[in-house]
Amino acid sequence: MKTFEQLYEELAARAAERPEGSGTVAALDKGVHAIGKKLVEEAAESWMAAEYQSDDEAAEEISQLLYWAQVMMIAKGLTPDDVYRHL
Ligand SMILES: N=c1c2ncn([C@@H]3O[C@H](COP(=O)(O)OP(=O)(O)OP(=O)(O)O)[C@@H](O)[C@H]3O)c2ncn1[C@@H]1O[C@H](COP(=O)(O)O)[C@@H](O)[C@H]1O
Repeated sequence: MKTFEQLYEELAARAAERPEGSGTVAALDKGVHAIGKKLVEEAAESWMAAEYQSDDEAAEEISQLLYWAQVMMIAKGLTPDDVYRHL
């Protein structure tokens, strides 16, 4: 289990170190357009799970949505503080 900040640190390290086999590195290499499609896909899956699946399945889809939001943040060079300023 990890927090939003811990996941962000992990993904930022992946982007910097580019380890072999990292899905995050592959996603970053595809760029903002492809990352945006995954973000929208996970948003839709979160909505569908919330309406029609279990609470645990909805939580899992939402975790994937947060992951893709963080991949987009890293692709754009945005930190959690850049986002928190708007909350
Ligand atoms: N938390 C996540 C995470 N959530 C979602 N995803 C990705 O988002 C996809 C969403 O799954 P779906 O079931 O919706 O889609 P799918 O059809 O199975 O996947 P695709 O074929 O569309 O890629 C997953 O296949 C992963 O590619 C994640 N990928 C990685 N992480 C964590 O990110 C960290 C870094 O991962 P790597 O960069 O791969 O080392 C690790 O701690 C991972 O646990």
